[in-house]
Amino acid sequence: MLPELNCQARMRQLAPKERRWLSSASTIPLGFPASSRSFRARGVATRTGKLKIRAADADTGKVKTSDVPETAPSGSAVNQLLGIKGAAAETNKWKIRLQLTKPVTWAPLIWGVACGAAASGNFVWNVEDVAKAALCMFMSGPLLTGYTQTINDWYDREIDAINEPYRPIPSGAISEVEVIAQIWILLLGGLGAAYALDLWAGHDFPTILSLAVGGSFLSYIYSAPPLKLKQSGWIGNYALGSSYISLPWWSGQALFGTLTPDVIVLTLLYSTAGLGIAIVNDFKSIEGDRAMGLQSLPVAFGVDTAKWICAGTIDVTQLGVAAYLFAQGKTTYGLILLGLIAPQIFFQFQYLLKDPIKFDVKYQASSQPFFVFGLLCTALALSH
Ligand SMILES: C/C(=C\COP(=O)(O)OP(=O)(O)O)CCC[C@H](C)CCC[C@H](C)CCCC(C)C
Repeated sequence: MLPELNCQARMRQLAPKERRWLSSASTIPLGFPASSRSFRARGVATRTGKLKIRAADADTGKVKTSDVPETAPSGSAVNQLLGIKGAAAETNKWKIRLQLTKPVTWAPLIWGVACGAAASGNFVWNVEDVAKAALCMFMSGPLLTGYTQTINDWYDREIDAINEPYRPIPSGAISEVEVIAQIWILLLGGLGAAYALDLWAGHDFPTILSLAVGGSFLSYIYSAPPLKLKQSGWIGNYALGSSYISLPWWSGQALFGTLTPDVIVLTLLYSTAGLGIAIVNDFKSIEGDRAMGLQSLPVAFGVDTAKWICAGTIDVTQLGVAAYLFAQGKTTYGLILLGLIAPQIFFQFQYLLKDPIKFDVKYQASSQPFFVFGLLCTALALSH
């Protein structure tokens, strides 16, 4: 059923200019000669910025069942397990299930729980606290982020059949029933773990379960119609940034201490920086996003304005947090945070502001470590 996607209809929905772009995009080598296939793979990019491979017949706009490659032919086994592009062909169902959960995306959530635990000021390095933190990380990463990513792939399955036909769902490597079962198991597992954590922490009100329900709902409306928040640059990026920064932090903090209004406000503010980080991923995909009607910020404002919005949100947010720390008399932490912001600004001038399309990955790789340690620094400041 899935490969029978109506790509012609999709092509027709596009403006003539966009259709031309899709049809004239240069051929991208997939690690095997294009001539060995009955169609050519064309580069299309998505709102989240990754260049995707479009496998449609240029003349007919159709994806033929027989033409759809099942996997990226010369991919890597590590990429397969991490759930990133360039994954090797895999037939093991468990590995395919893992791929769907995109383990590479669990890290920020796991880090966020650590920040919340640190901010609570109550975490002790004993077996019980480590076990509690580990369960909270497992809930946030493999279970709920896994659910988020699987449901995202589920609702993107038609477009992925055009862009990345070798992904697990459009390639048919995993059946629809199995995917739906995975979504439910991860969701219910995540909610169950959240409730267990509430019981373990002795909460009168199930704070962590409430966060998990809220986060799961956000995940759903981010990916699923009719809201599909990911289609909007501001809302989609803020939803992504805030849920990756605030929700796990709140969970970790509620698990070991109390979630206070000032922490909520501060982390929501910090999430604005998360929005900026999410924009970085949009620069590579401007043409494709425009063609698909996705209003990413580079599409809406142009590259030059968007790159400044991106750097501005990241810097102003963190400088605001540093100012807050100074105002609270946490001078040392404020200074450390400033010390961590400085290299980020340096890398912005070095990469992001010079050429965000060319240097997006370099920028992320060089500046992100300073950003995440800034988060931890802020968390530790709040604990004292
Ligand atoms: C699915 C997400 C990003 C992928 O976006 P996109 O489809 O544009 O990119 P690809 O083309 O590469 O697929 C992330 C969405 C995040 C979501 C809004 C909310 C996440 C919620 C947390 C996982 C919930 C954690 C709760 C817990 C800590 C209590």
